[in-house]
Amino acid sequence: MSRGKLLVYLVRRDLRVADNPILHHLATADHGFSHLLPVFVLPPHQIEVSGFLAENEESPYPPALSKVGKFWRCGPNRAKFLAESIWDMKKSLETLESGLVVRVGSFDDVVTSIIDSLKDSSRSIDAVWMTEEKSFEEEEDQKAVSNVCTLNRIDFKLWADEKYFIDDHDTGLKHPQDLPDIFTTYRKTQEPLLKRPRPSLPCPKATSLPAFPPLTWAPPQKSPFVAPNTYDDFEYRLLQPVENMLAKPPVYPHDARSSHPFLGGESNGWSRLFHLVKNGGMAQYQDTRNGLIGLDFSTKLSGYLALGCVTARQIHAELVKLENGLEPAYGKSLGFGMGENEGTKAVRFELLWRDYMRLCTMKFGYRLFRLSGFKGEQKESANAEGKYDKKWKSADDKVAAEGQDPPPEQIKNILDRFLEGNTGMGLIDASQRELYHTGYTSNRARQNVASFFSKHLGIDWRYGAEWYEAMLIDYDVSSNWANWQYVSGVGNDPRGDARIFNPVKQAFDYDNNGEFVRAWVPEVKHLEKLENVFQAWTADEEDLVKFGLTDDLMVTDPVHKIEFMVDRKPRGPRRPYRWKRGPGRGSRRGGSSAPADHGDGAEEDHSSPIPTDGEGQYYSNDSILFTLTLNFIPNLNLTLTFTLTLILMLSLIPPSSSQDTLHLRTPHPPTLQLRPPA
Ligand SMILES: Cc1cc2nc3c(=O)[nH]c(=O)nc-3n(C[C@H](O)[C@H](O)[C@H](O)COP(=O)(O)OP(=O)(O)OC[C@H]3O[C@@H](n4cnc5c(N)ncnc54)[C@H](O)[C@@H]3O)c2cc1C
Repeated sequence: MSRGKLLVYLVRRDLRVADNPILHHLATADHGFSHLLPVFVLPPHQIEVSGFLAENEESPYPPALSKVGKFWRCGPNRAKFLAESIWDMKKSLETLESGLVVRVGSFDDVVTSIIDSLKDSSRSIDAVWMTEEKSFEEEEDQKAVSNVCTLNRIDFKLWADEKYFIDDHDTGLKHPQDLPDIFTTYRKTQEPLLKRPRPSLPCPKATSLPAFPPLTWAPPQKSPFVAPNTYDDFEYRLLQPVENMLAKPPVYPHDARSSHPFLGGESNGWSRLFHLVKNGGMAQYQDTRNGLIGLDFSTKLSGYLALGCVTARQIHAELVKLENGLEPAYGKSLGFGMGENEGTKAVRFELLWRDYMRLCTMKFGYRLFRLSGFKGEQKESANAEGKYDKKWKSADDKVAAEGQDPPPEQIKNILDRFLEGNTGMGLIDASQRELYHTGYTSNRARQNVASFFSKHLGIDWRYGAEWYEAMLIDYDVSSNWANWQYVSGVGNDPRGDARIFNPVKQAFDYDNNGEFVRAWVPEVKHLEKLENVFQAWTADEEDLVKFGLTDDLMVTDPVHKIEFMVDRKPRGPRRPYRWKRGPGRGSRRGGSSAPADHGDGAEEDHSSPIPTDGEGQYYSNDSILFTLTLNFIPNLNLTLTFTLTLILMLSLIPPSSSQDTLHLRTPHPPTLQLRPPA
């Protein structure tokens, strides 16, 4: 083989061939490389790699456990989605007559081993390229590769990350520090969003990439690890060490259905995107986005975005094709040729939230992971905590404050029950079990879980963020940690500690027939009253006996109780609970046309999280009964009760906004054979 020029492309969260700046450049520009070796590195600090050890070997790397909770950092759901995405890119590259190898080890170890393996045959690497990622660990990885390259006199190039909706070079921010601390302020500087994204790049044509090195060049996997040969082997080795995330995992309820049954990879990401545009999911998004159950209430594109299987600007480009009537395949779709609509606008708004979280990471660096969050003062060292007066409870007696109440061992018990989805708070438990089994839970549920954990339980929010890192298919360092900070009151929510979600009220609002909680917490399935489904301890003795719940921990020892009156006389003199119906953002039956501040649909909840008294209320599928109770002659203890019954027929509600209707219409996404734009 003649001495060609070899480029090693370290593929990171860029698991796609279309709109890939590196591949596009290699396919179209005069670069001088004769050979291209794409390598996906499984970094042992983020992904547990002991499954790849040869027999009787020991790993040179510590286990990939999280810092605070000691959870596996990449749990089985994401590991699987990742494996599928890697394999999908491998197949796409093979179609382009290239390929992809997977190697286990730290980035610098992998590059060193490739250099060493080539030395013997007087070949060498001429350049190493990778896409820049601006988060703390990823920057460390970049530095490590850069150092190895400098030592070996190899060109090293970091490519700009182009996975933003609005490219970070186009935002007008001169410096990351100029990013406003309030999202709305930033959003206003970027509107109208429709015009801002850059065009996406086409997929390279077959044979346009530099040749894949012949097998004889392929650098072997460095011992003590072995490289996977087949997909099944790969998936098995990746998942096997992390299969047991919990000592007492929740049982899978046999009739619960995943809201995220989608496989990873660029081609599946595109199937999903085409489906959403074709079937009206994008056009209806604003009305359905706060759903909890079903396939299409939200886009479920987050996993593909997180691994770079699909980019935000590609999504934008498909929306433009719908809005401007440019793609005949969308000819019969809702919103075709009618310009930007409330749904497509709201999707862009969320994609800007994603950008904003990424820009926050750039601005705040390691403060993303600190207990004191963005709000805590800046310190020189990554490990030093910023001053912040909030006291968090810890399960670790080495870090818990002296005299912590409850003590660390009790917090450990509460934490376990939170992870298992056994707190007794229906909405939280359903979401946690759904997350455990499927790797996904809706944005509405995530907000409630994070708020419950950090604000009702007051436990160090990083346990929650780490658990999400482990369990979410769509884990993204910026979106996860910045959202946890936001909801926990240490991040960029201007309302901070004052915004508390009441998970019982939220369940009444968003799970208004109890379908979600009943599906994932089958123990409470047969309880009739919704308030009992949402908090089993409120059920009557008779029901508890009837449904075998008398000894259930959710009843005997719920980790937190919220006294939420339903259709009963208020108990105390506190502010009455008021049902705010109408155009508030996040209303399941409509919502305002202009999205509010937080892209998570953070409808303003009660500043008082625990309405121990107030109006009773009763909901059913097609009617809402308001009962107003007024105590206005207290000394005579005379209560005058007005009962106003308002029947809202479902026929008055647009069918498009009913999750059930949507669910019935599209039980499964069709497998479209469309490919990314060529
Ligand atoms: C505590 C907490 C943790 C979260 N962790 C993650 C995470 O690790 N990865 C992740 O992608 N999202 C995270 N989110 C944001 C949001 O919940 C998910 O993006 C969304 O639920 C994914 O489902 P979807 O693709 O159907 O979203 P859609 O509602 O269809 O939204 C479209 C896209 O917009 C982006 N988006 C929407 N909401 C947000 C948001 N609040 N912040 C940033 N981007 C957003 C996502 O890329 C999403 O795919 C988190 C939110 C909370 C409250």
